Amino acid sequence: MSEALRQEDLVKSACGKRHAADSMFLRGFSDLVESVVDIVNQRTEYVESGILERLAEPDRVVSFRIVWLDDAGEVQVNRGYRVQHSNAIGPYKGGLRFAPSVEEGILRRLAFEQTLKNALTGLPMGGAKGGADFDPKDRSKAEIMRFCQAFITELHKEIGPHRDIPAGDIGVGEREIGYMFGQYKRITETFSGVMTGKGLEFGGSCLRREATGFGVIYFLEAMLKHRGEAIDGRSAAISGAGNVATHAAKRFAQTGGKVLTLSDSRGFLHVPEGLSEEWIDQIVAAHDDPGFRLETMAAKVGGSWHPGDTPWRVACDIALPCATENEINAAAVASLVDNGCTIVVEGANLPLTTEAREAVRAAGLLYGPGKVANIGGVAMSGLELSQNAARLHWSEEDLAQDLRRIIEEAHTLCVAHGGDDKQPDYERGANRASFIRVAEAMTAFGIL
Ligand SMILES: NC(=O)C1=CN([C@@H]2O[C@H](COP(=O)(O)OP(=O)(O)OC[C@H]3O[C@@H](n4cnc5c(N)ncnc54)[C@H](OP(=O)(O)O)[C@@H]3O)[C@@H](O)[C@H]2O)C=CC1
Ligand SMILES: O=C(O)CCC(=O)C(=O)O
Repeated sequence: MSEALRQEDLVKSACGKRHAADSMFLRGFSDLVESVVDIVNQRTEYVESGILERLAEPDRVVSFRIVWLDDAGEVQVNRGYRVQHSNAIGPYKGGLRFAPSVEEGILRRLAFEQTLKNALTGLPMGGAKGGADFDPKDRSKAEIMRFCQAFITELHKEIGPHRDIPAGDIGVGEREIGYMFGQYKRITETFSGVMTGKGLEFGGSCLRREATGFGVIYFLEAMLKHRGEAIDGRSAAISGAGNVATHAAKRFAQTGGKVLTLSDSRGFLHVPEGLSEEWIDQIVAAHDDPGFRLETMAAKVGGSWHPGDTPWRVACDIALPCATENEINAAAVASLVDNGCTIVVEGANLPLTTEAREAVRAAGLLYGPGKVANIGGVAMSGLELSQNAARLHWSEEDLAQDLRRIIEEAHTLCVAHGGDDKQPDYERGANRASFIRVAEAMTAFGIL
């Protein structure tokens, strides 16, 4: 190649006009290109075979209507989606989200991120994401079951154990996966590993429930160990009170850390003395109860409730955003820094706004991006698939070791690609390592 291509040229030629209005996707794609521009310039095959152009466009976007009856017998209509981004290194894999905010744009971005994330697990999984604009909050169990069945009646045509394997995400846990798996089984008359996050009685894996949150803390531990440090005695502000947040909190407490906060969409719980593991277990157990409110825990755990507020003004050593995207803005980063926070590790997908990420970098914080820090969930999903394919059930001890190994290997990869000093650029490292893996596979297939 005579002249080096610049980041802007690469983004423009890959995305053209197609994504001009899709700022969320463009941002993620530009970040990837920024990290890999020199690699692309060195590997003419990547340019010749249009790797970036192909990665800028998901393989398939399926959108469908979901019709179901609520408890009053009224017809309800929702929209469902599945974005299958890439199956270059394995069948499409990624969660399903049920939340009113679900629309195609966010799922396109998350599916793209999932392709990169899954490549870092070292397991053969491509990337996808899906869901529906259904709000499970304040819905009865029977309504949730009917919605899940109607959703899978539409989606079953697009998924399969060698094709696309969904799992949970916001608003979708073990109970919803159970309803959807049951309906898939009924329609297709097959019993297969078509979904992960299943109950233990029908092919689920030990530790899938815990894996994302535990994995976040394993990754944090690897980052600290790389600097000769450890969690012991440090404090964390954690957002969310769902699957990822509560299991991150549990593992952080088990490792000798002090969990100062949890939160939900109504406010945050502050416990200056630290939440004990026992209380965290009670929150885990209560989370799926209809009508559970984190607020009700405040008096019991000796903490205070802060309605309409987020945890980022609490003095802490470490911030672990584990709720949802864009939950930390630049002002929140400033407040964290002012209050002594030096580390941010993402349990949620994309919890920092672009400005917040810039502020984190400018302040020199140690930063673990979700695309590698939260791989634990999908990694355990990959191990669930292996167990289903082999018709085996592995022990919790073996799986815990596998999870730890996968995360430590991903950490090592990010360090190798992100600058091997005490504070590697984990985002750059993650982007480069996953891009090479996916691009090599795509190149091997020829132009398709
Ligand atoms: N589950 C998994 O295995 C994985 C999940 N992730 C990511 O982790 C994050 C959390 O997922 P998960 O724990 O599974 O989801 P859950 O549905 O179990 O929990 C989500 C939590 O976040 C809170 N929340 C949601 N939206 C908001 C908001 N706008 N403001 C404040 N709080 C909010 C919810 O509060 P409320 O109940 O009040 O809405 C709830 O406490 C997501 O970004 C997800 O994509 C990443 C990797 C794997
Ligand atoms: O377990 C999975 O397949 C997907 C988990 C997920 O949605 C994620 O990693 O964001």
